Amino acid sequence: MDKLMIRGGRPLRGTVSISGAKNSAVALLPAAILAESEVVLDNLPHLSDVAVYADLLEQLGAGISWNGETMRIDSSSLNSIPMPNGKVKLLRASYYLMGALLGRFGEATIGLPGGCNFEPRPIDQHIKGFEALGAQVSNDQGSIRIVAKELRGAKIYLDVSSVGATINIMLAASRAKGLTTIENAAKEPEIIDVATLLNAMGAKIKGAGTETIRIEGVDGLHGCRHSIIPDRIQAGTYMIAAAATRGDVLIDGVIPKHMEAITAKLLELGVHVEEMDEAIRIVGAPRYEAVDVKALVYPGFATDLQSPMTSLLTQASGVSILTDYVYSNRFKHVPELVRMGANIRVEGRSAIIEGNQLNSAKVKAADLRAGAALVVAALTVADGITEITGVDYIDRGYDNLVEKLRALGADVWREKD
Ligand SMILES: CC(=O)N[C@H]1[C@@H](OP(=O)(O)OP(=O)(O)OC[C@H]2O[C@@H](n3ccc(=O)[nH]c3=O)[C@H](O)[C@@H]2O)O[C@H](CO)[C@@H](O)[C@@H]1O
Ligand SMILES: C=C(OP(=O)(O)O)C(=O)O
Repeated sequence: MDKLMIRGGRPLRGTVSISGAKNSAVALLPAAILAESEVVLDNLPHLSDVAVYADLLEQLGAGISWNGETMRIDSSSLNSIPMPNGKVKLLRASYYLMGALLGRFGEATIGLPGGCNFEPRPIDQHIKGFEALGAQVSNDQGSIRIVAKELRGAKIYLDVSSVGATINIMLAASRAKGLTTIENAAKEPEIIDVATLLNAMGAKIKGAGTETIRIEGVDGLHGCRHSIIPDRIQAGTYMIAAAATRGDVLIDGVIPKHMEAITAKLLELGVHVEEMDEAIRIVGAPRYEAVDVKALVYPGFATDLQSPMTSLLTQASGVSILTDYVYSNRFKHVPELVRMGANIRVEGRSAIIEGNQLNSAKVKAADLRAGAALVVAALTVADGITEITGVDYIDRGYDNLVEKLRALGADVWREKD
């Protein structure tokens, strides 16, 4: 397994191109199997999660061809074979196979999902949605079996506005009889991306991106071509890294509207942020003032940027309080940052961060964004080399990380652990 070696202390400078969104890609791939003819996805990121998903679809009988950023998915000979174990355990988004296979075949058997394991991540709202649509759901030794004679539209109120549950219900309800309404739906841009693909496949979905989504079921779905939205979390991470190293970076190929919460926080810290049509320029400042951050559902500050933001806040003068209202205990990066000399303590669902200079250390990424936090922190440290293990987590969400950072002037490389 590789480790990441970083000799920091260099301001990042130049342009970085943002890839397609991981959290869209891993929902669009299963959405594509609802079509009985070929779906072409453009702007697909080269990530381990995407490769795993492509394997899962092949196991189900889909024809996959992946060329550059384009994948063609032919699901004309697909079967709903049970997938209790194996690669479904490698990623969180394998739960979308439940909604997609239920919509296409009226049945699915899928093992409980894997993914980043920062705390228990229940799927009760997904199951509530499937049951409301008329499915019977049982749990057999960690495998969820879902069967429906006929899916019927229903009114579903989500107790928490879950991204995964909203998308999973949209997938199944696209093939239900009649109208499904999701209330308290999640509003993340990835949900709009999935609805856009499904509508291009012939679905009738209205209201995606608002808290009420209406899905009029249709008898069949067909192929189409769709380009994936830019990854707002990858973009936000480079914005944070540029600010933390007091660099000057053009983050290219983004939707600035998706970046409003992080943009506002960086401005509050004292970072210079310039918005263009499809790019954002970040120019760091010599001194930042502590700020408080609340991670919330979209359009609030993204929980997925909470960990890298913690690293940036170590570079601000004074005490910052970062509270995660989405996940109560997503702080696996904190003990590792403390090993790098950070002055952080966790109280309840908040991290209290007192700014100071960090030092190099041997640290371990315990999940994807915890890894991103360590990369940002390491880039600020001029003395010595920071060694980061657990790089396979980071590879789930950041394509060509070493190449992209090197192009910005960072001294970073991979070594065999
Ligand atoms: C593949 C993917 O897109 N992953 C993202 C998705 O995860 P994911 O879709 O799993 O996250 P959710 O939006 O579902 O979770 C939000 C909150 O709701 C709770 N919850 C969720 C479902 C449920 O049935 N019951 C329940 O209690 C969760 O524990 C969490 O506290 O959104 C998260 C929140 O923006 C992001 O951190 C993840 O990067
Ligand atoms: C938590 C994340 O991913 P997943 O839900 O796939 O584990 C993430 O992208 O930060």
